Amino acid sequence: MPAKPTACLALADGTLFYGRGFGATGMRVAELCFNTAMTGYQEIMTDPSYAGQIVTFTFPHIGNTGVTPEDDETGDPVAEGMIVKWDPTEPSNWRATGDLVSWLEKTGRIGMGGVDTRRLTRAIRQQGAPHVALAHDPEGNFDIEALVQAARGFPGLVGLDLAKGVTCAQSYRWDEKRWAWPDGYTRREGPAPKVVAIDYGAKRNILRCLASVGCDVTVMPATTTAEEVLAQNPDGVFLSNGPGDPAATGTYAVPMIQGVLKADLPIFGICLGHQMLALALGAKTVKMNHGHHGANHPVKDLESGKVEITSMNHGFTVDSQTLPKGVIETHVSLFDGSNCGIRMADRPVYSVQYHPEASPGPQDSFYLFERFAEAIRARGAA
Ligand SMILES: NC(=O)CC[C@H](N)C(=O)O
Repeated sequence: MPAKPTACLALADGTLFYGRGFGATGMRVAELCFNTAMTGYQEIMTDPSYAGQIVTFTFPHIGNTGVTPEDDETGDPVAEGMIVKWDPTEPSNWRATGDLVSWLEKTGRIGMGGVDTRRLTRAIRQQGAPHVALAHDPEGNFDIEALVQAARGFPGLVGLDLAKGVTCAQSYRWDEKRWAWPDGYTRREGPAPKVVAIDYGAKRNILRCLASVGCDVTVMPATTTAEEVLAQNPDGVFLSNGPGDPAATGTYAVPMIQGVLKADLPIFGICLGHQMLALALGAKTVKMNHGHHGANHPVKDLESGKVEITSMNHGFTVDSQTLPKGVIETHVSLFDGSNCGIRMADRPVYSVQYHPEASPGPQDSFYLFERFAEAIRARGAA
C-alpha cells in the first residue's frame, strides 16, 4: 500500500477499503459482487449482465493475459469497475493485443488493486451484495462523507430494467461460430433452422454456440413483440441473459414470451431468459443475498443424476416453490439448492439459470445447445 492510496471503496454501511487506482479516474456507484473464476476477467467485465455492478475478483492475479477484442462479450466493458488483490502486471499471452490497465482507461472503467479481497468477499457474503461508491483519484484526495452518501444513494438492482440499455438497436443476423484452435472464429454456412434470439444483453458466445450447433440466428431487440418474432417464421426462439431485475424486464418480455408460447415452438432460455420464461409460466423470482458469480458452480441435472460444473452470474433466482403444475425443476445448485433449470413437461421449452456458453468457464453444459438444435430438427426444420 503506498503512503497515499489512490483508490477508495466506500460501502453504504460506512466500511472503507483503500488501494491503488488504475484505469479510468472519477467515481462510480453500483452494487458490489464477487466472482470466483480464475480466468476470463475480460469476458466477465464485458458480460452485459454486469450492468450496474462492480466486480471483486477473488482470484488474486488478474490482468496477466492482457486483453484482445476477440474475447469481448459485447463492445466495451459493462461492469462499472473491478477490485483486485494484486496490481495488474505486464501481459504475457500470444493472443493479447493490449493490457488491462490501458483498456480500462480507454473504456472508462475504474480498477482498484492492493485490496484484501478475502476480507471484502466476507463482507459481501455477510451483508448481502452491498451498494458501494468506488473512487480513483491519482492525487489521493477523497471526500469520504460524499462517497458513503453516494453509495447510500444507489437505488439497487431490485425493480430495475437494465436490458433496454444494453440490447441491440436493430435486428441482425449472426453466423460466427465458437473459437477453436488453429482457425479461431469460423462462420456457419448453408441452409439451417431459423432461430430468433431475443437480446436482453446477450453474450456473444451464446450466439456463437447457437451458430455452432447449426442454427441460422437472427438477433432481435429486447422490446420485440410476439407478433414481430413470429413474423420471422422462426423454428425456435432463444431468450438471452441480461442485467437487472427479471420482474422489471418481464413487464414487456413476459407478454412476448407468452405470445410465443402459444405458437408451440421450441424455446430455450439462459439466466435472465430463464428467469423470464419462469415468470411467463407463472412462477416468481426473488433477489438472492449475494448471488452466484463464478466458473466453478456444481449443478445437478435431476433427470440424469449427473453433476455439471458451471459458469454462473446471477443475483436473482427462480423460487422453485412457485413453479406451476406442468413445469418441472430440472437442475439445482449443489451450493445452496436454488433452482438452476426448468422445462415444460409436454414440450421442448426449457431454460437454465447458469451459462452453458461458459466464457469463461467449463463447457460441461454445451449439450443444452445441442438439445435445442435437436428439438428444432425433430420438428422437421431444415
Ligand atoms: N446473467 C444474467 O442473465 C443475470 C440475470 C439477472 N440480471 C440476475 O442477476 O439474476
